[in-house]
Amino acid sequence: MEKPREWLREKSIAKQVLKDSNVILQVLDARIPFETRNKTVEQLAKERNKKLIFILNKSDLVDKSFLEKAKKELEKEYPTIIFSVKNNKGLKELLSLLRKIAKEKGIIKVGILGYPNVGKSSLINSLKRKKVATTSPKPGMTRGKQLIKLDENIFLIDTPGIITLEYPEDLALKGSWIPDKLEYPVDVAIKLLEKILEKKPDALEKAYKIKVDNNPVKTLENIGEKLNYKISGGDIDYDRVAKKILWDWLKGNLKAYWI
Ligand SMILES: Nc1nc2c(ncn2[C@@H]2O[C@H](COP(=O)(O)OP(=O)(O)OP(=O)(O)O)[C@@H](O)[C@H]2O)c(=O)[nH]1
Repeated sequence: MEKPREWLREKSIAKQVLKDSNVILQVLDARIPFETRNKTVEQLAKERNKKLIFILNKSDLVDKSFLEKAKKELEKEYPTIIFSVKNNKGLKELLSLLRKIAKEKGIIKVGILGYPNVGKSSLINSLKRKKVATTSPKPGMTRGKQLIKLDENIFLIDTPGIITLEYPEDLALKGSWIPDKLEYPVDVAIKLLEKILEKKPDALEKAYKIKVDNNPVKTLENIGEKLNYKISGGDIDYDRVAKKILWDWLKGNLKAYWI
């Protein structure tokens, strides 16, 4: 399968953000924190001596006990902040951590990286709303880049770095690829259902008011029946059901999560 040209562009933006920042906020989807980590980013940050912080965003979609467990695991490696742009959670904690780092490091430039749809732009916007200083950056710091001054010593790179160098099928499982653009949405939906059936089947019961079946294909059919997604002749419209499930995953309507 050929990788779209836009991926290469995104890759270069992510690289640029990585290069320009000395503090990196890696935004993770709190539902699947370990699957939305990117080891390459972490490796590069380490090699270049950059501070990395995990932002466990969309925490409103998961249980508190799960969040604590995930945070504990993640913090073995990097500082982790439980965040929700939607519920306005974590911002104060993040700003105070950034101030602490700035105290040690002097001026810091904060870059935001993460898979598509994890909430990078939303995070940038909420940081911008909190900014305590004017937008004009210090001379010599801009060089044409968009930097937002958040505090005396804290600058935010206004463009997020998007991690896309994976196949659409894998990205869709992370809620990071438009389901309508998948070649075989049914295969991907079945894979996702397999995972949810293993980890948190009641999320399917809640979202679709169905009885779950251990068999993912049967579960997909049950969802199709419930939604009445049929083709002429009365058969299940597998493609349509698969896309609906993947959209619900992407939008956070399916509240399954796992480590
Ligand atoms: N439930 C929930 N949804 C959120 C949260 N933060 C962002 N979202 C939603 O997630 C979707 C993606 O948010 P964006 O900020 O556009 O994500 P992004 O990472 O910049 O996405 P790309 O531009 O595709 O790379 C939007 O529908 C947001 O409303 C959150 O804390 N909780």
